[in-house]
Amino acid sequence: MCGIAGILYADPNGTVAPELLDSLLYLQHRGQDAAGMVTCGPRGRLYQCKGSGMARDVFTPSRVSGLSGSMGIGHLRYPTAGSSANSEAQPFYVNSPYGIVLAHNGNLINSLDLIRYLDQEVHRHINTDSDSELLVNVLAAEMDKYNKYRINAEDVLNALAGVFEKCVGGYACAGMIAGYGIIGFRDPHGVRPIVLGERAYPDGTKDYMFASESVVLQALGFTNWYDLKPGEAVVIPKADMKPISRQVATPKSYSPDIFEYVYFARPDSVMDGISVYRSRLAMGDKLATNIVEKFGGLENLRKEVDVVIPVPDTSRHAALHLAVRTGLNYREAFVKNRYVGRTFIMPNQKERQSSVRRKLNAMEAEFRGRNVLIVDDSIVRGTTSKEIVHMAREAGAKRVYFASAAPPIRYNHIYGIDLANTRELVGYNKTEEEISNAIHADRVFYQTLDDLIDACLSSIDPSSKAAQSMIDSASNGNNLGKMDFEVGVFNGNYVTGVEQDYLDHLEQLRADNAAIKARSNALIASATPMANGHDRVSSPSTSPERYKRSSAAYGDAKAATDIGLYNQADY
Ligand SMILES: O=P(O)(O)OC[C@H]1O[C@H](OP(=O)(O)OP(=O)(O)O)[C@H](O)[C@@H]1O
Ligand SMILES: NC(=O)CC[C@H](N)C(=O)O
Ligand SMILES: [Mg+2]
Repeated sequence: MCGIAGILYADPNGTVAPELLDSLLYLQHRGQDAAGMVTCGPRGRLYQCKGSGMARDVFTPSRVSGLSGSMGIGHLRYPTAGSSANSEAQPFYVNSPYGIVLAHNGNLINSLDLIRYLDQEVHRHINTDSDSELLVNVLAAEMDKYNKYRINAEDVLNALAGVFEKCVGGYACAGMIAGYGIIGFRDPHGVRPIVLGERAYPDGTKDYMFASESVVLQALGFTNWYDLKPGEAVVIPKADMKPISRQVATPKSYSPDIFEYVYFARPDSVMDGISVYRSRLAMGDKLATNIVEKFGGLENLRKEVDVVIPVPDTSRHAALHLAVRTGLNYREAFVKNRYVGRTFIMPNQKERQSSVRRKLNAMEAEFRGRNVLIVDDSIVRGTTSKEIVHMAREAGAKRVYFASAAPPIRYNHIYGIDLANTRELVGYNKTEEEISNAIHADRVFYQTLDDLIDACLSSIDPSSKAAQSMIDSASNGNNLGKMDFEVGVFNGNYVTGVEQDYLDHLEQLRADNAAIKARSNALIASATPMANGHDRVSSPSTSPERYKRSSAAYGDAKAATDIGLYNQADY
């Protein structure tokens, strides 16, 4: 999962970088591995800063002050197809034709074909394993076809139609063409999210912004925002500031990724007309009904369970509603260290495991002698749940039940939420009882897929633009008339279908990356000096991971700033 943003100011003398940074801070939960921004200044000159780490580490004030220009795009990365190497931090830039920059959230599942096409047919050099580099090169190759000195909106939209024909998978992108303007587009199934909003001034001029989540637009004062439809592309030239929207591909379905509602998105975002917060409350409701049934009625449940405890952060809303519905006590008995990020999207297992303990601490008084029902939004590898169950028992819990607001995850995620290799999933090939044994719980309870879908559907705001366009589309009989959701992680049925070749390729890439990572960690550990009077592990400034991250962020970001070209066009 990644976060993307793109801003174009009405004022050509404005400086977009500080607000772009703000937008990335609002989206930080979508990717912690790398962050990047590219802005475009006078004469179409591009300025770039990107590197490994969180936005606040990569974008120091002095680096941001070097990013000139009134338009720009930004990205937060959580790697999927490639590795977490600095070279794969986004946005990606290609100088020919025109100077194109792209920030991509999602994953292309026909990357093997694209690599072949780019190499053999259009002779473009690909320098990383990132599918996003493929995407920007396909776009460049499509634009090249017009062989024009200067491009216009029509050409860009036609080129995007070509991209949609060639690229298969989930993608939501914000892009920029040097000196020309910004673009946004969304895959034909609408798997990945992207919204566009405007900010009007009294003189009638407007700023425009694309972002992964509505919370960014709302927080930064943009209004009239709407979710791009599946297959839609929007081009906003800076010369006339008039967005041109087109359905560049026939929508194939309306299938937002349901995992956005379960875990990824911020609760205060509204995606495709669905309030993420409301959907999580509804998940708690449905889960409550399901658990009451499994205990043979409310009375039995209340006799058997003393307290409902959420696993902070994401599950809190679902857990709270589950408690409200069942009348059970609700206790925030795990306290979260606010300085530790999301553990699931950390790049390696060792880091994830130690982070759970660092992040959550159990308050003994709330566990001792009690039967507890711990609620999480999802169980993926089982890293969190296993650790949490241990912690609950160490704190004196009698029985530990574990409930998940999502159904068992048994399949790969192939559209940009790199859950894990299938075999690493704790639910892979296991019954619920076996999963319960694997995480050492007394029993696990899972949401059903139908209930999860209902929870999301029942949270659609009928007055939202997404709901309105569904109503209009239903009467036209096209594919946007109803929402389906992408639910492949739960049942193995992916909206685009997927070739086994690609799944094998994905598993191989992950294995290679794990091996590279292990080797580089070993090298870094052996090269890290001991700090005076401090143990290496406990001293933050010399811990191997810290050393690697900070040096990588510094080196990459510093070297990369300012990729401008003097001969670039300014339209
Ligand atoms: O089974 P696992 O592989 O451990 O993954 C599942 C856990 O990971 C996520 O938490 P995370 O700490 O990433 O983020 P949060 O603070 O938003 O809950 C999710 O909310 C679950 O708690
Ligand atoms: N999580 C994402 O959306 C990642 C985007 C892209 N596939 C990458 O690996 O960089
Ligand atoms: Mg969690």
